[in-house]
Amino acid sequence: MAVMALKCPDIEVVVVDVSRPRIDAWNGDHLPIFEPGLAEVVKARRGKNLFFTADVERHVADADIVFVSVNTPTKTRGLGAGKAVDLAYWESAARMVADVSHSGKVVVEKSTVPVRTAEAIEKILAHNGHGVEFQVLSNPEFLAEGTAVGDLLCPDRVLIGGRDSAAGRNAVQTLRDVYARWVPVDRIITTNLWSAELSKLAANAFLAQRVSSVNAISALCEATGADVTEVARAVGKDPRIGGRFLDAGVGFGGSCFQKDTLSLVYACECSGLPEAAGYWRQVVAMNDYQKSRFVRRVVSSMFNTVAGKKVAVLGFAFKKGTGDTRESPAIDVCRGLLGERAHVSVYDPMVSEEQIQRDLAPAAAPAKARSRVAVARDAYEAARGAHGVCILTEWDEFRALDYRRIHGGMEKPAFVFDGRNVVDAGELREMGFVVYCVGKPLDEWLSHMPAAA
Ligand SMILES: NC(=O)c1ccc[n+]([C@@H]2O[C@H](COP(=O)([O-])OP(=O)(O)OC[C@H]3O[C@@H](n4cnc5c(N)ncnc54)[C@H](O)[C@@H]3O)[C@@H](O)[C@H]2O)c1
Ligand SMILES: O=c1ccn([C@@H]2O[C@H](COP(=O)(O)OP(=O)(O)O[C@H]3O[C@H](CO)[C@@H](O)[C@H](O)[C@H]3O)[C@@H](O)[C@H]2O)c(=O)[nH]1
Repeated sequence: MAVMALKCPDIEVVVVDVSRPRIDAWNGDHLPIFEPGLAEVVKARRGKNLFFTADVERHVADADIVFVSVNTPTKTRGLGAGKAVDLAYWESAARMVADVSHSGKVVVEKSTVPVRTAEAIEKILAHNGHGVEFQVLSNPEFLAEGTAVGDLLCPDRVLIGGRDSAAGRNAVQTLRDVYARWVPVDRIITTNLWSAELSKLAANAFLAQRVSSVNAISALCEATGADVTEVARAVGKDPRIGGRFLDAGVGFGGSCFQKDTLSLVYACECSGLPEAAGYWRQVVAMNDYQKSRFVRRVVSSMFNTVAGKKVAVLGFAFKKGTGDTRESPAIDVCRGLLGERAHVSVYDPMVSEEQIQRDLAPAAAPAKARSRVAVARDAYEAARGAHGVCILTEWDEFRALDYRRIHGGMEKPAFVFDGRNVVDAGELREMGFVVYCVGKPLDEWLSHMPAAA
């Protein structure tokens, strides 16, 4: 919305949220999320044509177009728990729009939703009792965190799905005209509603599948002496495959890939397509395997026990360029190590101590785990006195660390487990480290260690 305000100075954009602390932060000096370049865009338009307020109903009532971007998490209980999307926030937003509206509106699905959600939303809106006409559009968002501003300024495509009726086509045109102020029209794709909704889930499932595919190959590389970076490069040179999104690692994270792939699994199951559901389920299963395989590698390398040992964790965000830790593989890796009674010392340049402690505290015994989780101010402090270092986010600063200094302060033998392939393994081995890099030929030390089952 901030980018839209930047590109459309004649349009008034009002961001409303039921969370007052979030709105206060959007109006303050410290935005509630870290996203490169976003603060500049917000500051450029805030108070001019970009406003943030918790006065939800008033501004929804006044609007011509309402973008609904509420959270759509995976259900944790009830029917479809663990797969289906929880649409409670969406439904309550739709009911509120219906209740407060006295003028016709275009209601835009910006959240990622299951295919055919628009049909349910239309039904809720149609019963508003005020005789108001609504048009529902699907306009899924494809930005990635860490590069969001650039992705929005120059999107690969903008997708708009609407009804094939005069009013539907009119609504699509209205939204198309907004984007056409800065997006070349050949990148604005219009489809029917269900295609737009499903395309978003399919796009994320395809991307997640690429990561799981290269991670599956990484396991075979370690078993055979092949190097996953070389394999990915050779494979990606085929233009039918392409070289992007083939970085093997400790697994994908983030609030979207797992949620949206599981939502697709559930849609297949509900449509009586168990084979298609099983295919997509395996993308997530492979990701779980990659995370647990990493933990097993750490434990088996360090003489099959990390109990009482300090392990430094460099990087806690799910990718570089963000402070977001939702579904971060670092959480599962740390939990795995804590389960083996290790002491973990975490450093991430963008994640707060409070967030790390919250993510790692088991609901049952928060205080107990806390005593074995420390949060360091820098990588050197995290690694001091540690037996091993795990690199779990590809922050650039981890490429440029003084690893000789880190080695000097560690217990010996000193291990580096590079879950993002950021270090120069050869150099580190010369310094005396035992090094593991995902999908790379194994250090002699590691190849002689039986993998923990
Ligand atoms: N985060 C991303 O990079 C990204 C990218 C593409 C699509 N999406 C999709 O966008 C949606 C939102 O994702 P997010 O990461 O911003 O979630 P989020 O949880 O960070 O933000 C959702 C916000 O909606 C607010 N909210 C909930 N119910 C409300 C209501 N009835 N009225 C007003 N505000 C309400 C919450 O307070 C919260 O601030 C999801 O469907 C997600 O899949 C996210
Ligand atoms: O080659 C790769 C590429 C990514 N990842 C990991 O995959 C996860 C997701 O990365 P990315 O897709 O870059 O970030 P997101 O912000 O989750 O963006 C995805 O999810 C968004 C929310 O739906 C979509 O809008 C975006 O198009 C889609 O890329 C991260 O943990 C990455 O480390 C890899 O392990 N290897």
